[in-house]
Amino acid sequence: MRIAVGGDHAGFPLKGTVIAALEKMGHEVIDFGSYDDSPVDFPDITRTVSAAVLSGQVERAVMVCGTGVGACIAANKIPGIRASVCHDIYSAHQCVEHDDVNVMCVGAQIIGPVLVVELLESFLKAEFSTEEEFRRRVEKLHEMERQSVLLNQAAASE
Ligand SMILES: O=C(CO)[C@H](O)[C@H](O)[C@H](O)COP(=O)(O)O
Repeated sequence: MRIAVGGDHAGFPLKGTVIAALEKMGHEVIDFGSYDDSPVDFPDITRTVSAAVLSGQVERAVMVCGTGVGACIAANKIPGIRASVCHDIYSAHQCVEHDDVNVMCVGAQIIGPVLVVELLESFLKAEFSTEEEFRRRVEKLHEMERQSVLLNQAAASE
């Protein structure tokens, strides 16, 4: 699978582990930075990584910030992105199986290099369920995004 990886300065210490693990698993990685621990704003990297998912350049993405929370909030602002902080194995696969998550966010200040590898394996082996109930719920998420765009357009034209 082709995977985008990104992170801010707080995520930088763990990002190398993430990339090495993904490559060892046989995935193709595109590293969107940041490339050192100089301060950088997580929304900026998240926007770039999310664009790679939406364009089809990659199939999924992994964001690493301090807690995973900021990157997750930023990613979920972007229509078409379904992001989740995953610091446990069950969530890492269930979020794909039930919710079709395409961006997993982790916190370098919360988890270490052993757990993150297991989370990556779990996230990337998982597939979105074909069961109707899960497809229906995710379709409702798409509908919420469409309504949000329409509401914004209506507000802008007032
Ligand atoms: O975890 C984060 C956001 O949820 C960020 O990666 C930062 O760690 C956090 O915002 C703290 O910022 P700082 O510049 O490292 O103090």
